[in-house]
Amino acid sequence: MADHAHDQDGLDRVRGRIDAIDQELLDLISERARCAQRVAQIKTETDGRAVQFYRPEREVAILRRVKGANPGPLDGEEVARLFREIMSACLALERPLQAAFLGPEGTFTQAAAIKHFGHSVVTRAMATIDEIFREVEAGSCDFGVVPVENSTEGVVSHTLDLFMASPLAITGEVSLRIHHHLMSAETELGAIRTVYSHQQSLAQCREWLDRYLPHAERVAVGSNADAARTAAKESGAAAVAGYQAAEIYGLELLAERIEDEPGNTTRFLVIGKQDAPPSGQDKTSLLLSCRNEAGGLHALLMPLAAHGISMTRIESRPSRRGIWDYVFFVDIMGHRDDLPVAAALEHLERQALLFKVLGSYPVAVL
Ligand SMILES: O=C(O)C(=O)C[C@]1(C(=O)O)C=C[C@@H](O)C=C1
Repeated sequence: MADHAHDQDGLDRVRGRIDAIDQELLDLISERARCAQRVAQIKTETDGRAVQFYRPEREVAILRRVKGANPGPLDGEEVARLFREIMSACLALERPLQAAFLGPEGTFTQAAAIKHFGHSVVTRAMATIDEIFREVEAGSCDFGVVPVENSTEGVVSHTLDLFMASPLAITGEVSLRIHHHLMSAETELGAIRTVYSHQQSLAQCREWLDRYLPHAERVAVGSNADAARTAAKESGAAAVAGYQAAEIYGLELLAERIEDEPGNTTRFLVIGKQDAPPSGQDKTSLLLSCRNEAGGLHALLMPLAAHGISMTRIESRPSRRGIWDYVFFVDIMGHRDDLPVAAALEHLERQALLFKVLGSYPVAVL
């Protein structure tokens, strides 16, 4: 009894300390928010109508600094996530950002948008990737988020094709760990007769489905969120989708993390009217094409090697325009304004049949 009272004393003291710290945090966060309001005022006075409230290079600088200065015990990623949300709220006070994503509500693309901009961003669901491009081009949304690699929702190649014709630039990248869950309005695995999901997600969970639901029919639909929406209305149905979809459509998680490969990641790009200023740690995406002859690609990429630029990705797409046989979607390290990159790009431009800089943007912090 005496021991218990002693513990209670200790607990009350620590909780008292936590309350005092929370008050200090609240005061500091409020002061920070007032600073953001002053920043907005200064920007409006100096830039007038061309004012850019969102500054990606500044945001990554802040996130990199707090991660570097983090004394622990919280993990660097956790600390960066907290600051991501504080900045998101501060920016919304200057002006709320609107980001178009591949809908419906609850897709991984929406989760990517929120991971990149924080929860204060206003996300707007679009039915197709084309619509995302159009909405941003028209200025109805500030940014768009589109899947590009190992996608579970969008057709990656379609995103690349749209870049060929679009004046939009890449202003950021987002990597998202993809976890698939089995969700349903049913409460028992035994009641499941149909499993809906995007075809890629079904493929990514094949071993699990073979083992635990060998007799359920698998039906491929347009997106994982569509699958969840359908499963919510149909008895005996389940969906394979992300956590957000279960929340939005009010489904029960019957099994979590059912993907065969743990560590499954999808990469998304943020598109806008202009790319980002240098942040010190950037990537640049290019569209290139060369003559379809022996050694053509080797010659095309020579300028990168010659200027010591490292390439992080190359993807080839058959050109549908008939002018080029193949186009290459290439990512390199560095910003187009960095001297060695600028020199390599000048060289590349002379060499390539098609040469388009899709944008330079900060390497993702989160
Ligand atoms: O520094 C700025 O330009 C701000 O607007 C402030 C702030 C922040 O909260 O730190 C908010 C939004 C910008 O995207 C970058 C940073």
